[in-house]
Amino acid sequence: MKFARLAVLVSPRRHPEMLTRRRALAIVALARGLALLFAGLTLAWVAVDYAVFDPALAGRLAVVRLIAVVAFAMVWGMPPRAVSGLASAYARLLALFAIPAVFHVATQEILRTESVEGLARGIAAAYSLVPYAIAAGIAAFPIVIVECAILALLPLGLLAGTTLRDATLVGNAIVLDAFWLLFLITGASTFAAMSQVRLLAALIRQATRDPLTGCLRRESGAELLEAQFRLSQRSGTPLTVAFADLDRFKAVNDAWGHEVGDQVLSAAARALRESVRESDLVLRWGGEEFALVLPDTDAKAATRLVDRLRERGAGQRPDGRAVTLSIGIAERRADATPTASALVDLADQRMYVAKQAGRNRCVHSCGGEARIIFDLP
Ligand SMILES: Nc1nc2c(ncn2[C@@H]2O[C@H](COP(=O)(O)OP(=O)(O)OP(=O)(O)O)[C@@H](O)[C@H]2O)c(=O)[nH]1
Repeated sequence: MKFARLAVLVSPRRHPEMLTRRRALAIVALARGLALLFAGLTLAWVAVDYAVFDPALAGRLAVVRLIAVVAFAMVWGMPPRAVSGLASAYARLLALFAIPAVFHVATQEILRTESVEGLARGIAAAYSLVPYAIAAGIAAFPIVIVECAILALLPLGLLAGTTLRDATLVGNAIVLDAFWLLFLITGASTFAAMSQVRLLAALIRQATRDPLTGCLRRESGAELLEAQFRLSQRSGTPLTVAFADLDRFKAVNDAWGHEVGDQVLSAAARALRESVRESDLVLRWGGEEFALVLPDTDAKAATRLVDRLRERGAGQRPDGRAVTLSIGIAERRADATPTASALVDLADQRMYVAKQAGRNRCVHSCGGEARIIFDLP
Protein backbone atom coordinates (compact mmCIF):
# COMPACT_ATOMS: atom_id res chain seq x y z
CA MET A 1 0.00 0.00 0.00
CA LYS A 2 1.32 3.43 -0.93
CA PHE A 3 2.29 5.78 1.93
CA ALA A 4 -0.47 8.29 1.01
CA ARG A 5 -3.12 5.56 1.23
CA LEU A 6 -1.71 4.36 4.56
CA ALA A 7 -1.66 7.92 5.91
CA VAL A 8 -5.39 8.14 5.18
CA LEU A 9 -5.92 5.50 7.88
CA VAL A 10 -3.82 7.29 10.47
CA SER A 11 -4.84 10.92 10.62
CA PRO A 12 -7.73 12.98 9.19
CA ARG A 13 -5.25 15.71 8.25
CA ARG A 14 -4.21 13.72 5.18
CA HIS A 15 -7.74 13.30 3.84
CA PRO A 16 -8.91 14.75 0.55
CA GLU A 17 -11.89 17.09 0.92
CA MET A 18 -14.32 14.60 -0.59
CA LEU A 19 -13.42 11.90 1.96
CA THR A 20 -13.67 14.36 4.85
CA ARG A 21 -17.15 15.40 3.74
CA ARG A 22 -18.44 11.87 3.19
CA ARG A 23 -16.90 10.65 6.44
CA ALA A 24 -18.47 13.51 8.39
CA LEU A 25 -21.88 12.72 6.90
CA ALA A 26 -21.50 9.00 7.67
CA ILE A 27 -20.39 9.66 11.28
CA VAL A 28 -23.32 12.00 11.91
CA ALA A 29 -25.84 9.55 10.39
CA LEU A 30 -24.43 6.59 12.36
CA ALA A 31 -24.25 8.56 15.61
CA ARG A 32 -27.87 9.67 15.22
CA GLY A 33 -29.01 6.11 14.45
CA LEU A 34 -27.15 4.63 17.41
CA ALA A 35 -28.35 7.40 19.74
CA LEU A 36 -31.94 6.53 18.85
CA LEU A 37 -31.30 2.81 19.29
CA PHE A 38 -29.58 3.31 22.67
CA ALA A 39 -32.34 5.63 23.85
CA GLY A 40 -34.86 2.87 23.14
CA LEU A 41 -32.79 0.08 24.73
CA THR A 42 -31.91 2.15 27.79
CA LEU A 43 -35.57 2.93 28.37
CA ALA A 44 -36.74 -0.66 27.78
CA TRP A 45 -34.20 -2.00 30.31
CA VAL A 46 -36.00 -0.11 33.11
CA ALA A 47 -38.58 -2.95 33.04
CA VAL A 48 -35.81 -5.55 33.51
CA ASP A 49 -34.41 -3.65 36.51
CA TYR A 50 -37.85 -3.49 38.14
CA ALA A 51 -38.33 -7.23 37.51
CA VAL A 52 -35.07 -8.32 39.21
CA PHE A 53 -34.09 -5.59 41.74
CA ASP A 54 -36.01 -4.30 44.72
CA PRO A 55 -38.12 -1.25 43.75
CA ALA A 56 -35.92 1.27 45.59
CA LEU A 57 -32.76 0.19 43.73
CA ALA A 58 -34.62 -0.13 40.41
CA GLY A 59 -36.02 3.37 40.95
CA ARG A 60 -32.57 4.90 41.47
CA LEU A 61 -31.27 3.14 38.37
CA ALA A 62 -34.35 4.28 36.43
CA VAL A 63 -33.56 7.92 37.21
CA VAL A 64 -30.06 7.50 35.73
CA ARG A 65 -31.54 5.68 32.75
CA LEU A 66 -34.08 8.42 32.07
CA ILE A 67 -31.33 11.06 32.16
CA ALA A 68 -29.33 8.94 29.67
CA VAL A 69 -32.41 8.57 27.43
CA VAL A 70 -32.86 12.37 27.33
CA ALA A 71 -29.14 12.80 26.55
CA PHE A 72 -29.29 10.22 23.74
CA ALA A 73 -32.38 11.94 22.36
CA MET A 74 -30.44 15.23 22.35
CA VAL A 75 -27.59 13.62 20.38
CA TRP A 76 -30.17 12.35 17.90
CA GLY A 77 -31.78 15.77 17.61
CA MET A 78 -28.65 17.99 17.62
CA PRO A 79 -29.15 20.41 14.70
CA PRO A 80 -27.11 18.96 11.81
CA ARG A 81 -25.56 22.27 10.75
CA ALA A 82 -24.76 23.63 14.21
CA VAL A 83 -21.08 23.26 13.31
CA SER A 84 -19.87 22.36 9.86
CA GLY A 85 -18.11 19.24 8.57
CA LEU A 86 -15.95 17.10 10.82
CA ALA A 87 -16.39 19.42 13.81
CA SER A 88 -20.11 18.62 13.82
CA ALA A 89 -19.38 14.90 13.47
CA TYR A 90 -16.83 14.98 16.33
CA ALA A 91 -19.27 16.83 18.61
CA ARG A 92 -21.95 14.16 18.07
CA LEU A 93 -19.47 11.29 18.36
CA LEU A 94 -18.01 12.53 21.65
CA ALA A 95 -21.46 13.21 23.09
CA LEU A 96 -22.60 9.72 22.08
CA PHE A 97 -19.60 8.08 23.80
CA ALA A 98 -19.66 10.34 26.85
CA ILE A 99 -23.24 9.36 27.76
CA PRO A 100 -22.53 5.65 28.50
CA ALA A 101 -19.33 6.69 30.28
CA VAL A 102 -21.21 8.96 32.70
CA PHE A 103 -23.99 6.34 32.93
CA HIS A 104 -21.39 3.74 33.91
CA VAL A 105 -19.90 5.89 36.68
CA ALA A 106 -23.35 6.71 38.08
CA THR A 107 -24.72 3.15 38.01
CA GLN A 108 -21.51 1.67 39.48
CA GLU A 109 -21.80 4.18 42.30
CA ILE A 110 -25.38 3.03 42.98
CA LEU A 111 -24.65 -0.70 42.70
CA ARG A 112 -21.42 -0.58 44.74
CA THR A 113 -23.30 -0.29 48.03
CA GLU A 114 -25.93 -2.89 47.19
CA SER A 115 -25.64 -6.64 47.78
CA VAL A 116 -27.74 -8.60 45.34
CA GLU A 117 -28.12 -12.32 44.79
CA GLY A 118 -29.18 -14.79 42.10
CA LEU A 119 -30.53 -13.42 38.84
CA ALA A 120 -30.24 -9.85 40.17
CA ARG A 121 -26.52 -10.41 40.63
CA GLY A 122 -26.20 -11.46 36.99
CA ILE A 123 -28.06 -8.36 35.81
CA ALA A 124 -25.95 -6.13 38.10
CA ALA A 125 -22.79 -7.68 36.59
CA ALA A 126 -23.97 -6.61 33.14
CA TYR A 127 -23.71 -2.98 34.31
CA SER A 128 -19.94 -3.38 34.68
CA LEU A 129 -19.61 -4.28 30.99
CA VAL A 130 -20.25 -0.75 29.73
CA PRO A 131 -16.51 0.02 29.08
CA TYR A 132 -16.35 -3.02 26.76
CA ALA A 133 -19.52 -1.92 25.00
CA ILE A 134 -17.96 1.53 24.44
CA ALA A 135 -14.76 -0.06 23.08
CA ALA A 136 -16.84 -2.24 20.73
CA GLY A 137 -18.86 0.82 19.65
CA ILE A 138 -15.74 2.30 17.99
CA ALA A 139 -16.14 -0.35 15.28
CA ALA A 140 -19.40 1.23 14.11
CA PHE A 141 -17.74 4.38 12.72
CA PRO A 142 -15.48 5.13 9.74
CA ILE A 143 -12.73 6.67 11.88
CA VAL A 144 -8.92 6.62 11.75
CA ILE A 145 -6.27 5.49 14.25
CA VAL A 146 -5.82 8.88 15.94
CA GLU A 147 -9.58 9.25 16.44
CA CYS A 148 -9.94 5.65 17.68
CA ALA A 149 -7.10 6.19 20.16
CA ILE A 150 -8.79 9.30 21.56
CA LEU A 151 -12.13 7.51 21.95
CA ALA A 152 -10.42 4.46 23.49
CA LEU A 153 -9.27 6.66 26.38
CA LEU A 154 -12.86 6.64 27.66
CA PRO A 155 -13.28 2.88 28.34
CA LEU A 156 -9.68 2.68 29.50
CA GLY A 157 -10.23 5.52 31.97
CA LEU A 158 -13.43 3.88 33.24
CA LEU A 159 -11.72 0.54 33.86
CA ALA A 160 -8.71 2.20 35.47
CA GLY A 161 -11.06 4.24 37.67
CA THR A 162 -12.83 1.11 38.90
CA THR A 163 -9.53 -0.60 39.64
CA LEU A 164 -7.88 2.31 41.43
CA ARG A 165 -10.91 2.88 43.65
CA ASP A 166 -10.46 -0.55 45.24
CA ALA A 167 -6.84 -1.04 46.40
CA THR A 168 -7.29 -4.84 46.61
CA LEU A 169 -7.88 -4.96 42.85
CA VAL A 170 -4.57 -3.31 41.86
CA GLY A 171 -2.28 -5.97 40.39
CA ASN A 172 -5.03 -8.57 40.67
CA ALA A 173 -4.80 -11.15 37.84
CA ILE A 174 -8.52 -10.90 37.05
CA VAL A 175 -8.22 -7.13 36.64
CA LEU A 176 -5.20 -7.59 34.37
CA ASP A 177 -7.31 -9.98 32.31
CA ALA A 178 -9.99 -7.30 32.13
CA PHE A 179 -7.45 -4.81 30.72
CA TRP A 180 -6.20 -7.34 28.19
CA LEU A 181 -9.76 -8.00 27.09
CA LEU A 182 -10.39 -4.27 26.73
CA PHE A 183 -7.22 -3.83 24.64
CA LEU A 184 -8.25 -6.75 22.47
CA ILE A 185 -11.73 -5.37 21.85
CA THR A 186 -10.33 -1.87 21.20
CA GLY A 187 -7.77 -3.28 18.74
CA ALA A 188 -10.43 -5.24 16.84
CA SER A 189 -12.75 -2.20 16.81
CA THR A 190 -9.97 0.06 15.54
CA PHE A 191 -9.25 -2.40 12.75
CA ALA A 192 -12.96 -2.51 11.80
CA ALA A 193 -13.23 1.30 11.92
CA MET A 194 -10.14 1.71 9.72
CA SER A 195 -11.49 -0.84 7.25
CA GLN A 196 -14.57 1.33 6.91
CA VAL A 197 -12.40 4.37 6.14
CA ARG A 198 -10.46 2.35 3.60
CA LEU A 199 -13.64 1.15 1.93
CA LEU A 200 -15.08 4.67 1.89
CA ALA A 201 -11.84 6.05 0.41
CA ALA A 202 -11.81 3.31 -2.25
CA LEU A 203 -15.45 3.96 -3.16
CA ILE A 204 -14.82 7.70 -3.40
CA ARG A 205 -11.73 7.07 -5.47
CA GLN A 206 -13.68 4.83 -7.83
CA ALA A 207 -16.47 7.36 -8.18
CA THR A 208 -14.28 10.42 -8.64
CA ARG A 209 -11.21 9.15 -10.53
CA ASP A 210 -10.82 8.23 -14.14
CA PRO A 211 -9.64 4.58 -14.13
CA LEU A 212 -7.22 4.94 -17.08
CA THR A 213 -5.24 7.97 -15.90
CA GLY A 214 -5.96 8.08 -12.16
CA CYS A 215 -6.85 11.78 -12.54
CA LEU A 216 -10.07 13.30 -11.20
CA ARG A 217 -13.06 12.89 -13.49
CA ARG A 218 -14.25 16.15 -14.98
CA GLU A 219 -17.57 16.23 -13.05
CA SER A 220 -16.10 15.64 -9.58
CA GLY A 221 -13.04 17.79 -10.34
CA ALA A 222 -15.18 20.68 -11.57
CA GLU A 223 -17.01 20.67 -8.23
CA LEU A 224 -13.67 20.94 -6.39
CA LEU A 225 -12.51 23.66 -8.81
CA GLU A 226 -15.68 25.65 -8.01
CA ALA A 227 -14.94 25.32 -4.30
CA GLN A 228 -11.30 26.41 -4.82
CA PHE A 229 -12.46 29.37 -6.91
CA ARG A 230 -14.85 30.58 -4.19
CA LEU A 231 -12.18 30.06 -1.52
CA SER A 232 -9.66 32.05 -3.57
CA GLN A 233 -12.21 34.86 -4.12
CA ARG A 234 -13.00 35.05 -0.41
CA SER A 235 -9.38 34.98 0.76
CA GLY A 236 -8.02 37.08 -2.12
CA THR A 237 -5.38 34.44 -2.90
CA PRO A 238 -4.33 33.55 -6.46
CA LEU A 239 -5.71 30.53 -8.31
CA THR A 240 -4.20 29.24 -11.53
CA VAL A 241 -5.53 26.78 -14.07
CA ALA A 242 -3.12 25.16 -16.55
CA PHE A 243 -4.86 23.52 -19.48
CA ALA A 244 -2.70 20.82 -21.08
CA ASP A 245 -3.34 18.86 -24.28
CA LEU A 246 -1.17 16.09 -25.72
CA ASP A 247 0.31 16.95 -29.13
CA ARG A 248 -0.53 14.86 -32.18
CA PHE A 249 -1.95 12.10 -30.06
CA LYS A 250 -4.26 10.87 -32.83
CA ALA A 251 -1.14 9.84 -34.76
CA VAL A 252 -0.12 7.53 -31.88
CA ASN A 253 -3.51 5.80 -31.94
CA ASP A 254 -3.45 5.56 -35.72
CA ALA A 255 0.08 4.14 -35.89
CA TRP A 256 0.13 1.75 -32.89
CA GLY A 257 -3.50 1.24 -31.91
CA HIS A 258 -5.68 2.38 -29.01
CA GLU A 259 -4.10 0.11 -26.40
CA VAL A 260 -0.67 1.70 -26.94
CA GLY A 261 -2.43 5.09 -27.08
CA ASP A 262 -3.90 4.36 -23.66
CA GLN A 263 -0.44 3.56 -22.26
CA VAL A 264 1.03 6.78 -23.65
CA LEU A 265 -1.91 8.78 -22.29
CA SER A 266 -1.67 7.25 -18.84
CA ALA A 267 2.13 7.85 -18.70
CA ALA A 268 1.61 11.52 -19.64
CA ALA A 269 -1.09 11.84 -16.96
CA ARG A 270 1.30 10.35 -14.39
CA ALA A 271 3.92 12.92 -15.40
CA LEU A 272 1.41 15.72 -14.84
CA ARG A 273 0.34 14.34 -11.45
CA GLU A 274 3.96 13.95 -10.35
CA SER A 275 4.83 17.49 -11.45
CA VAL A 276 2.21 19.25 -9.31
CA ARG A 277 2.02 19.74 -5.55
CA GLU A 278 -0.07 17.44 -3.34
CA SER A 279 -2.61 20.21 -2.81
CA ASP A 280 -3.10 20.72 -6.58
CA LEU A 281 -5.80 18.95 -8.59
CA VAL A 282 -5.32 17.17 -11.92
CA LEU A 283 -8.57 16.72 -13.86
CA ARG A 284 -8.99 14.69 -17.01
CA TRP A 285 -11.07 17.27 -18.85
CA GLY A 286 -11.76 15.02 -21.82
CA GLY A 287 -9.87 12.69 -24.25
CA GLU A 288 -6.24 13.84 -24.11
CA GLU A 289 -6.95 17.15 -22.34
CA PHE A 290 -6.14 17.85 -18.70
CA ALA A 291 -6.96 20.81 -16.44
CA LEU A 292 -4.49 21.39 -13.62
CA VAL A 293 -5.89 23.45 -10.75
CA LEU A 294 -3.18 25.16 -8.71
CA PRO A 295 -4.53 26.86 -5.57
CA ASP A 296 -2.53 29.67 -3.97
CA THR A 297 -0.35 29.89 -7.08
CA ASP A 298 0.00 32.83 -9.46
CA ALA A 299 0.85 32.48 -13.15
CA LYS A 300 4.55 33.17 -12.51
CA ALA A 301 4.76 30.46 -9.83
CA ALA A 302 2.95 28.10 -12.21
CA THR A 303 5.98 28.23 -14.52
CA ARG A 304 7.72 26.05 -11.92
CA LEU A 305 5.26 23.31 -12.82
CA VAL A 306 6.35 23.64 -16.46
CA ASP A 307 10.01 23.50 -15.34
CA ARG A 308 9.37 20.31 -13.36
CA LEU A 309 7.53 18.82 -16.33
CA ARG A 310 10.43 19.71 -18.63
CA GLU A 311 12.88 17.96 -16.29
CA ARG A 312 10.70 14.91 -15.81
CA GLY A 313 9.39 14.52 -19.37
CA ALA A 314 5.87 13.46 -20.35
CA GLY A 315 6.82 9.98 -21.55
CA GLN A 316 7.72 8.52 -24.92
CA ARG A 317 5.93 7.23 -27.98
CA PRO A 318 6.76 3.66 -29.10
CA ASP A 319 9.19 5.05 -31.71
CA GLY A 320 11.22 6.67 -28.94
CA ARG A 321 10.13 10.22 -29.66
CA ALA A 322 9.19 12.36 -26.69
CA VAL A 323 5.53 12.99 -25.98
CA THR A 324 4.91 16.73 -25.93
CA LEU A 325 2.13 18.92 -24.61
CA SER A 326 0.66 22.31 -25.36
CA ILE A 327 -0.29 24.26 -22.27
CA GLY A 328 -2.38 27.39 -21.66
CA ILE A 329 -2.21 29.13 -18.29
CA ALA A 330 -4.73 31.55 -16.75
CA GLU A 331 -4.87 33.10 -13.28
CA ARG A 332 -8.04 34.34 -11.54
CA ARG A 333 -6.74 37.72 -10.29
CA ALA A 334 -4.38 38.72 -13.09
CA ASP A 335 -6.89 37.73 -15.79
CA ALA A 336 -9.89 39.02 -13.84
CA THR A 337 -12.02 35.97 -14.64
CA PRO A 338 -15.39 36.18 -12.87
CA THR A 339 -16.16 32.44 -12.71
CA ALA A 340 -14.33 29.12 -12.54
CA SER A 341 -15.55 28.13 -15.99
CA ALA A 342 -14.31 31.47 -17.44
CA LEU A 343 -10.90 30.69 -15.93
CA VAL A 344 -10.80 27.24 -17.57
CA ASP A 345 -12.07 28.65 -20.89
CA LEU A 346 -9.29 31.24 -20.95
CA ALA A 347 -6.62 28.62 -20.18
CA ASP A 348 -8.14 26.45 -22.94
CA GLN A 349 -8.00 29.35 -25.45
CA ARG A 350 -4.35 29.93 -24.60
CA MET A 351 -3.65 26.24 -25.08
CA TYR A 352 -4.98 26.63 -28.66
CA VAL A 353 -2.68 29.61 -29.14
CA ALA A 354 0.19 27.33 -28.05
CA LYS A 355 -0.95 24.73 -30.61
CA GLN A 356 -1.04 27.34 -33.35
CA ALA A 357 2.41 28.59 -32.39
CA GLY A 358 3.82 25.14 -33.24
CA ARG A 359 2.83 22.87 -30.26
CA ASN A 360 5.15 21.84 -27.38
CA ARG A 361 4.58 25.33 -26.01
CA CYS A 362 3.19 27.11 -23.01
CA VAL A 363 1.21 30.37 -23.23
CA HIS A 364 0.69 32.53 -20.14
CA SER A 365 -1.05 35.67 -21.25
CA CYS A 366 -3.04 37.06 -24.13
CA GLY A 367 -0.63 38.20 -26.81
CA GLY A 368 2.26 36.86 -24.69
CA GLU A 369 5.15 34.76 -25.88
CA ALA A 370 4.60 31.01 -26.44
CA ARG A 371 7.52 29.41 -24.58
CA ILE A 372 8.86 26.05 -25.71
CA ILE A 373 8.39 23.37 -23.03
CA PHE A 374 10.50 20.32 -23.98
CA ASP A 375 13.93 20.58 -25.65
CA LEU A 376 13.68 18.19 -28.57
CA PRO A 377 16.69 16.81 -30.45
N1 LIG B 1 -6.04 5.72 -26.80
C1 LIG B 1 -6.88 6.68 -26.44
N2 LIG B 1 -7.12 7.68 -27.27
C2 LIG B 1 -7.94 8.66 -26.92
C3 LIG B 1 -8.58 8.65 -25.67
N3 LIG B 1 -9.34 9.76 -25.57
C4 LIG B 1 -9.20 10.43 -26.74
N4 LIG B 1 -8.36 9.79 -27.55
C5 LIG B 1 -7.92 10.13 -28.90
O1 LIG B 1 -7.19 11.34 -28.88
C6 LIG B 1 -7.15 11.82 -30.22
C7 LIG B 1 -7.23 13.32 -30.22
O2 LIG B 1 -7.04 13.76 -31.51
P1 LIG B 1 -7.05 15.27 -31.96
O3 LIG B 1 -8.15 15.98 -31.20
O4 LIG B 1 -7.11 15.31 -33.43
O5 LIG B 1 -5.73 15.88 -31.42
P2 LIG B 1 -4.21 15.49 -31.67
O6 LIG B 1 -4.04 14.37 -32.65
O7 LIG B 1 -3.59 15.27 -30.34
O8 LIG B 1 -3.66 16.78 -32.32
P3 LIG B 1 -3.36 18.18 -31.63
O9 LIG B 1 -4.15 18.22 -30.35
O10 LIG B 1 -3.83 19.19 -32.59
O11 LIG B 1 -1.91 18.23 -31.40
C8 LIG B 1 -8.31 11.15 -30.96
O12 LIG B 1 -7.80 10.23 -31.90
C9 LIG B 1 -9.05 10.39 -29.86
O13 LIG B 1 -9.60 9.18 -30.33
C10 LIG B 1 -8.31 7.55 -24.79
O14 LIG B 1 -8.81 7.44 -23.68
N5 LIG B 1 -7.45 6.60 -25.22
